[in-house]
Amino acid sequence: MLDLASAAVRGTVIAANDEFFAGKENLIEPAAPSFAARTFGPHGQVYDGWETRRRRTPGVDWAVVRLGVPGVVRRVVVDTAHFTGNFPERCAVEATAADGYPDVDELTGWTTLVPVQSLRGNEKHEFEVADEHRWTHLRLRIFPDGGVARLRVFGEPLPDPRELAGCPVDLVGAATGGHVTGCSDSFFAPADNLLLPDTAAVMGDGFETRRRRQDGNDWVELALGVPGVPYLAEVDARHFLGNAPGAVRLTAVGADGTPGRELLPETRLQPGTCHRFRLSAGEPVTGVRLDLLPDGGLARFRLYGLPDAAALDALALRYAHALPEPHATAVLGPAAAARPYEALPGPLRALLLGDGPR
Ligand SMILES: NC(=O)NC(NC(N)=O)C(=O)[O-]
Repeated sequence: MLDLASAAVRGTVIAANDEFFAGKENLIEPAAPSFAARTFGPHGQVYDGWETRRRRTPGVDWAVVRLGVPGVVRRVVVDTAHFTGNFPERCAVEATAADGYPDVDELTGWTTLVPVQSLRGNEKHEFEVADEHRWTHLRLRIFPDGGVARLRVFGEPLPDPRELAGCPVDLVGAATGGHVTGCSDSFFAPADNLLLPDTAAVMGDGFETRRRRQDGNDWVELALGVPGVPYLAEVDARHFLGNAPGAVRLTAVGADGTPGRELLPETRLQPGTCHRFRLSAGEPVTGVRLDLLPDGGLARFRLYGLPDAAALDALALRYAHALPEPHATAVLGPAAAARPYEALPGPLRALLLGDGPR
């Protein structure tokens, strides 16, 4: 499952009531939290996390995260790694949804995802969430104060259909719900990294297999977030100089892994280079297999194309059902009252998908 809050998918911490000892941005750092004893700055011991001062008045401390990828939250992890004499006694997690880029004081309609829970020091706390709504922001509340190393918000991306209709998009990008369904080997670095939105800073940010010592070749299978007709593949081998694949091949695959049409025949790569390949046209696809010939590593993989009209209808219906109040009424207007929808009524389709090309 994707960490919807991670800075790796462009999550941000938009506000916190206090961050005296350690900055709120650390909460969503993708790397595991670190600690070096007796490293003191002007505010005290340096911690890799978010840490508030000792509270001398009643109240609780809080931080608000804007999800990089809005979606349905399945599990929240509150990690107090390295906070021992200064972890919060308890925490709670709430969520809300809004369009655009609201300030923290414009966010309303907070709903509890994780009710108040006890915390221990230097420990990862996993909280399952049973809720089917689509959220855009989370609020971590800590009682009464203290430090939290990381907040992970694992869930399923649910893209806004208004951002996809009529636009060429990366059909396999993590933000549209693209994910890895199979992989021959990920010894050095996971294949999920291929689908992250920002460019890789170093080789370790990409995907890399071990040196292959037997016949055959390494491969990764990917499910598209939104089915569609891909027309351009970007195969980014930057940072992979002595270990780029010699060539790649791209094939459509069905949901059960059955191979479909060839999108890109075996094509030579240049080490350390970002390549863009025009693909053969045809029917919409739901998944692809990328063959690395014979092995190696890639920084990123993108598959640009137009979302399929029927898939967009299905997405818009799912999206409309998942909108929590008051966001639902803000997006859908009075039509929100007609839920549950069995199919996408005409006015809603126009609202969510517009009248433009699809
Ligand atoms: N030794 C500490 O960690 N002290 C304090 N925190 C920091 N960061 O120095 C505190 O009071 O929680």
